[in-house]
Amino acid sequence: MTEKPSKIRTPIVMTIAGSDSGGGAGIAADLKTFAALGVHGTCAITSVTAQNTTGVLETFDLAPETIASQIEAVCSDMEVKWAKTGMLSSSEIIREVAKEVRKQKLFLVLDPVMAAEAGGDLLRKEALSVLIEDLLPTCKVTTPNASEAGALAGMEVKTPEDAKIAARKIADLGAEAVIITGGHLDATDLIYEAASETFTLVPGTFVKGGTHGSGCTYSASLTAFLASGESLEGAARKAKKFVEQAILRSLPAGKGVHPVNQLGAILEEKERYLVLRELKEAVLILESNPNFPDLIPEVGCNIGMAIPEADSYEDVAAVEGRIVRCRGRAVAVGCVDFGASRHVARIILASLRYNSQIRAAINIKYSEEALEACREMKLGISSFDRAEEPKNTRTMDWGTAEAIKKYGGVPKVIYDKGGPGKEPMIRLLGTGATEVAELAVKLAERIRQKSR
Ligand SMILES: Cc1ncc(COP(=O)(O)OP(=O)(O)O)c(N)n1
Ligand SMILES: Cc1nc(C(=O)O)sc1CCOP(=O)(O)O
Repeated sequence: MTEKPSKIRTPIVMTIAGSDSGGGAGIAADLKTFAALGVHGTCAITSVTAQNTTGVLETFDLAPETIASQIEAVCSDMEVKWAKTGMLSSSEIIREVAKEVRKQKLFLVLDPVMAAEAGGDLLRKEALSVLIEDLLPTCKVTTPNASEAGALAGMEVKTPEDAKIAARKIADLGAEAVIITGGHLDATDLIYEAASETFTLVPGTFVKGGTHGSGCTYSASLTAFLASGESLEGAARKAKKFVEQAILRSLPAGKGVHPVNQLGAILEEKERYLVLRELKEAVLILESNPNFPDLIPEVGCNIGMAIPEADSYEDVAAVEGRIVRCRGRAVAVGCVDFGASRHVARIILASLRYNSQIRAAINIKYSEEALEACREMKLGISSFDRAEEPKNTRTMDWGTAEAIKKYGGVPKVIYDKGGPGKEPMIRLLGTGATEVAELAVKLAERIRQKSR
């Protein structure tokens, strides 16, 4: 029997919060966030809400002892350091949770949930003072939005200046740090750290999309990043980006405020990682081939690959400084990175408009022999003529589209015979960077063989 390899310890975190039957906020949002960010999530349910995207219909609180029992069951078995709270609807629940936080010595992120965005109170009016007196002093950081900050600080928070005053007041009530999230102000989050009396701004952008569960997702992701060893500022920056992505990819579920999409938020990062990994492999294929240097044009060669649904240079990775010929070898001048190409990136972006599967391209030196080899290999070929290019267009956008239209689809090969001051060029297109690199290498070998 083979032994399971020992793994680096995955942080174990806990959410002490209510459930949302619509799956958008509360425990559901927290556990999805933990899973997306690679920490192990545990939970203690405080209340069950009958809720959907249009609001909270009913709430059923669990007995404080039942909540304590869940926390104790987890903490007696697993090493939980960081926890977060969400919906704690009554004074009794808050007191019990505060007792457990102290007993289990939890590092607490306190999300002072007061109401659902779509409608429905989640904190009884009389419980606010208990939250402030009993729980706030136990927390490492609290994450109110502007209106929650106003309620905690006993003032209106309408401007960034108000937010600064409120943050100090909340810290004076016992929180070690306060992050006032800016979703309701100017998209900038404000961090106040009591020990150093410092303010830090975390700018963001308003993104369009459903926001149901965004507050829970922010505090849960902050907890996950802190548990993974990030500093408060680092965790706050990452949590903000994560929530922006989750809103951007929110799901069209329900008739009200659509829920954020935590798994969608990490999808793009994963795609970017996969693209860089494949591109590095492709560059190695090119650099290690003895025949490929023959195909490097005067201007150098670049190979690019895009993430799915790419729509800008920043979505296409390529080689910084291109691949050049040096002492008879192909050498990548720099590393692979997003935004490193203009020409090859434009070829890919133009092709993507016609076929979303074609995400990679490479430019190689034009020669009659190379074109002949493409024909022999039965590759689909098309071309454009720079002399026909209309004014005020970009050659790569126009030329690629022109060749695709002429061919009736995206061909494997697009060439042009150059123009004044413009080197003729062949481009190979394909689904991935290794595919086009292997094709380039095969062509180079074939041309070399024929010239012998
Ligand atoms: C059970 C439960 N807990 C918390 C909330 C509030 O969630 P939040 O992330 O602030 O999102 P909105 O509800 O404001 O969209 C909730 N609704 N239900
Ligand atoms: C200069 C040039 N022209 C090309 C063409 O296909 O016409 S490819 C190329 C070199 C690659 O450029 P980049 O690093 O911007 O992708």
